[in-house]
Amino acid sequence: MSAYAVEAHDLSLAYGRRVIMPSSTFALKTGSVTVLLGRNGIGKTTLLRAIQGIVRPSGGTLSVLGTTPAKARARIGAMAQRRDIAAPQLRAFDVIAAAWHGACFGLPILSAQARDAVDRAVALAGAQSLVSRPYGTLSGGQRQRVGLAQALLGRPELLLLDEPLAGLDPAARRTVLDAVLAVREELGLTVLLCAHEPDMILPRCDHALALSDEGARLYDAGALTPARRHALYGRG
Ligand SMILES: Nc1ncnc2c1ncn2[C@@H]1O[C@H](COP(=O)(O)OP(=O)(O)OP(=O)(O)O)[C@@H](O)[C@H]1O
Repeated sequence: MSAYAVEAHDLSLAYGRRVIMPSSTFALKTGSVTVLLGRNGIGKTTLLRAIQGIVRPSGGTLSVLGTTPAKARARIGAMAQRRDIAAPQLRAFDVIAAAWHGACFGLPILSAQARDAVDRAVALAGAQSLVSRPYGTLSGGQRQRVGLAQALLGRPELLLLDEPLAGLDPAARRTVLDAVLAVREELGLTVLLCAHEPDMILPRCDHALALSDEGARLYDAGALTPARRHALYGRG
């Protein structure tokens, strides 16, 4: 196993000619939890997409789980920012299970092996009490748990969570964060999650990867004081 789950050397990201992230070098240790910070539109989601091999680097190199992002993809669990779905009448179990085949709403008849995998992911995410409910009736925090279960299908080695705490009240944020950290503990996986309100997360994670106009820079979580955060992206 590589010592680093993600290694970026002089990595730059762009959409066409528009530079999103200028040349940046950083590495995320295997098994660490890192919060990805930066103002709206700075490129957090773009970086998460690059790590999944969806956006190709415009320069430099990006190694994920010791290989290329595209080859690592099956070993990555990702939770996207939006949690609305086209068929809210589906049971939460079916929403999770649909991801097993990578199909959105194909609703395959599950093999025993797939059913076991879904049950394991649901237990890891602490979503057992939610699975028989229609997805559309779940609260924001409950949807995040379903999303987490979906991201945990197939036992990923790297978990990428885009704004998992957005729109949740403090109690729900704590519950979702507790679930993520419990999973990290149990599976020993590496976690990168982005957040706009890092106060609750920073004390509980190892590093902060701060994106600014100068690029990405990794800090020890404790070193990213409110004053430094303010200087970086205008937030305490
Ligand atoms: N497919 C795309 N093509 C062109 N530009 C894009 C594309 N996706 C995003 N962008 C632009 O790239 C920039 C970075 O977007 P990104 O979604 O990565 O930012 P973010 O930091 O995740 O933002 P937020 O905090 O608002 O979620 C934005 O200016 C956005 O408009």
